[in-house]
Amino acid sequence: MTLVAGVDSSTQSCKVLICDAATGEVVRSGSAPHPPGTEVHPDHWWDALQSAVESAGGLGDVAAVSVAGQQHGLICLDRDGQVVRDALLWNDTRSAGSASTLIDELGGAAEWADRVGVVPVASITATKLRWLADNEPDHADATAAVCLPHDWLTWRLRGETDIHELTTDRSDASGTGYYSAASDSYRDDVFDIAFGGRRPVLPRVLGPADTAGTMSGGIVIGVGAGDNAAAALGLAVGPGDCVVSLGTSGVVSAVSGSPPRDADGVVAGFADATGRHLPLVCTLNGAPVLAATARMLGVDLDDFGTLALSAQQGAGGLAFVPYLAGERTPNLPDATGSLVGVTADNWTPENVARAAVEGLLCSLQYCLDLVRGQGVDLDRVLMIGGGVRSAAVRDIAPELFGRTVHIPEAGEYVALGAARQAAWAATGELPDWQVPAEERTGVAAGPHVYARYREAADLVLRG
Ligand SMILES: Nc1ncnc2c1ncn2[C@@H]1O[C@H](COP(=O)(O)OP(=O)(O)O)[C@@H](O)[C@H]1O
Ligand SMILES: O=C(CO)[C@@H](O)[C@H](O)COP(=O)(O)O
Repeated sequence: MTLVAGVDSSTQSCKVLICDAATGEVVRSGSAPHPPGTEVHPDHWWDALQSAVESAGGLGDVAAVSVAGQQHGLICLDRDGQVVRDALLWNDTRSAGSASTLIDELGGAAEWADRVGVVPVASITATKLRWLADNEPDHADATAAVCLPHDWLTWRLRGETDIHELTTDRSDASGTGYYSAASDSYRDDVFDIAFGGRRPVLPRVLGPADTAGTMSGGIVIGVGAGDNAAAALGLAVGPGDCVVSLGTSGVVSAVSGSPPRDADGVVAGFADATGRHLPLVCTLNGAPVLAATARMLGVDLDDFGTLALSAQQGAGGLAFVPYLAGERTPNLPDATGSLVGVTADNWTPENVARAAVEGLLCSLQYCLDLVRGQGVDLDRVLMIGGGVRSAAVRDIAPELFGRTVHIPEAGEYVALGAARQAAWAATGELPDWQVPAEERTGVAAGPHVYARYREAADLVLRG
């Protein structure tokens, strides 16, 4: 049996799957936590990768490995390949003002959407570069190369120290804000605005089936991918499929043959990991909303799910707007959460738990509508990510979305996608791996539940 490994270096942890290259069957797995926070030294990711690999039984018997990672995180390296400062993650909102500056300087959101398919918000790498240039010019001047989490981990696995040897793939490059997935090229004009004319080394963009090199023992290293593109690869999504991921973020994405054309840039024109496009909408508030509400109610996640499911649909009239970490969709980096409609009768732990689940799912419904607005067919909605471990999410999602929801059996689909890519790099053929999914249905919630949520969200929007 030929074995391949897939890595997901995600926001909260590093996960490793060792799979049979022919079938995708998971033979061994391991994981290790990442430190909390939105600013992290990349060495922590390297250490977690080592621990996760060790807990998965090592890579000694694998033919190939690929690394997928959280998108957008800014890693700056000096000319010796040393990290200049802690990486700024996708969920760090300090650069929100820089995003507005960049939009103005290029002539508006539509101009960004046209040139790179992405309009700056605090999450995007270009915005973080601008923040660095304006706020830490010494660090900006010391930056000789800029890369992303998966690029850096791949480079380290190869044992490289030369910044000219950095590589990336189209999916992660397309999340930087200075790479166009439509033209498959870096945009120097945009990069110059973002980084004040500085021109550090950018990773070479490799093709989906390329190898990035080898590591000790001759193990082939695949090109890697952004986490959402890797999830799409792991799920083998095709036309009509839409993936809802409930990790630290909430993400709705689909694979498409052509880039989206959203002049507002809310639906980002990212690339997938096969040479196609990945129209995507992302929120800052995913599964941690459930954990925060459970903590406030003084229960663990299982009891939280039980509480939510013991309340009636509609949470007795409560509407919960889950912008606990600010928000990206809609773009409200300084927003806070909001609970609307409280009365003496509905103010129960059960209703509050249910309102948190419904609010989170309504926020994802909003994203589903945005993706559908780009002409994406939603024939099959698949849900993945840590949040789907919640029984309440699995039960309430079909009710709130008003449709059947396909829930692949519990698994790490980003890491699985990376493993599938590794098999592609090792054999030259993309293997056909089956992913069984459970179909969940439910009694559709009345339109008033979503309408009430939208009214509450509009209150936050209007300030
Ligand atoms: N049973 C559960 N109920 C609710 N949330 C859960 C449950 N199990 C895990 N989670 C949440 O899933 C999240 C981790 O999911 P994951 O997809 O691994 O995130 P990421 O990829 O962003 O690191 C955590 O916020 C955790 O609280
Ligand atoms: O910013 C985005 C996508 O644009 C996020 O999807 C990050 O890639 C982090 O994902 P998770 O850790 O929530 O999976």
